[in-house]
Amino acid sequence: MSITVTNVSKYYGRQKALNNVSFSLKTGEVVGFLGPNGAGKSTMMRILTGYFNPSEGRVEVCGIDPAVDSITFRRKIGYLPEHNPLYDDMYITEYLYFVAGIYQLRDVKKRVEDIIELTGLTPERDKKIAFLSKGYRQRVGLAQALLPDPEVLILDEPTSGLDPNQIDGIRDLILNLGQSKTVLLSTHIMQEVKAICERAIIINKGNIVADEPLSRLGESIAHEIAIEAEFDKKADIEKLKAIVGLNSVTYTNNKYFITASEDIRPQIFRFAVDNNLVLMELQLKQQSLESIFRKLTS
Ligand SMILES: Nc1ncnc2c1ncn2[C@@H]1O[C@H](COP(=O)(O)OP(=O)(O)OP(=O)(O)O)[C@@H](O)[C@H]1O
Repeated sequence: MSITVTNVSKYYGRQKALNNVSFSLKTGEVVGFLGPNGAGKSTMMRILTGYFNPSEGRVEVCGIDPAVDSITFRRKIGYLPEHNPLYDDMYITEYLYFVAGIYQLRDVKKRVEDIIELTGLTPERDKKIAFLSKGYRQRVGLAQALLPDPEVLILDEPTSGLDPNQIDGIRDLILNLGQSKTVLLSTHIMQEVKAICERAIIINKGNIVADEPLSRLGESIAHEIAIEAEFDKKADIEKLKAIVGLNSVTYTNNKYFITASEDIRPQIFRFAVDNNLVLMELQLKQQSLESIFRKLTS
């Protein structure tokens, strides 16, 4: 496992920001960490980067406990914090050399050049950080996170406040990085999760409320299956309603929108045959990530 979080709780004074949180990420996974404002995402990420200690429980990154070997632990992790603090008065290369010095990297010149190219900073490389667009500032933040070649990347809202073109650029970069690194990424943007992640962990008020591959997310909360059917001509809706397991059916624009307690597509197929109807379309409808998120966190 690249990341293991076991029964972590975190208190700020009397406020409990995380409540007995457990999850793990396998090597190479790209996982979205979702939750409404104040849910505890940044707190969890700060614990995972060694910035905070948990009040209870423990974390490990690549098998290393920060309480035992904090330096090795930190070398395993690249962290892009939510507000991406940078030194505005430094030039990009100057800043990256500075960060490389902190990590005591060898062959610094080559490493900095490689990272500038990897993060797409080449066109702006000679500028002062203060004069960069937000998109390029995020690239500098990613570059500093990547310098020590960490195994795990923790990215806190990496595309927040960017314009659509810059968002695409940063997403492409993360997709590319996800091929060789384990990535935990927090975001409020559902599109982003769909575009980048294989799995989503949803947190609400300090509690994990879902942790599933995107393809299965929502199964645990969906007590109904939605099916869309279209026949070549109008069907007898009362006969359709008689199918065992069917809960409701509405008819709009020549299509039947059906909810059922189980997958009744075979019965609908049989219904079409028995009633001399040609089935033009029959498909399971997935709940949108947005509606799952709302149901779990409202
Ligand atoms: N240093 C702190 N001291 C006191 N309370 C804090 C501190 N940091 C966070 N909190 C509180 O802990 C709770 C969780 O905050 P956190 O920043 O982890 O949530 P979040 O999910 O990252 O929110 P957002 O999406 O708005 O960034 C909030 O109620 C917040 O006010």
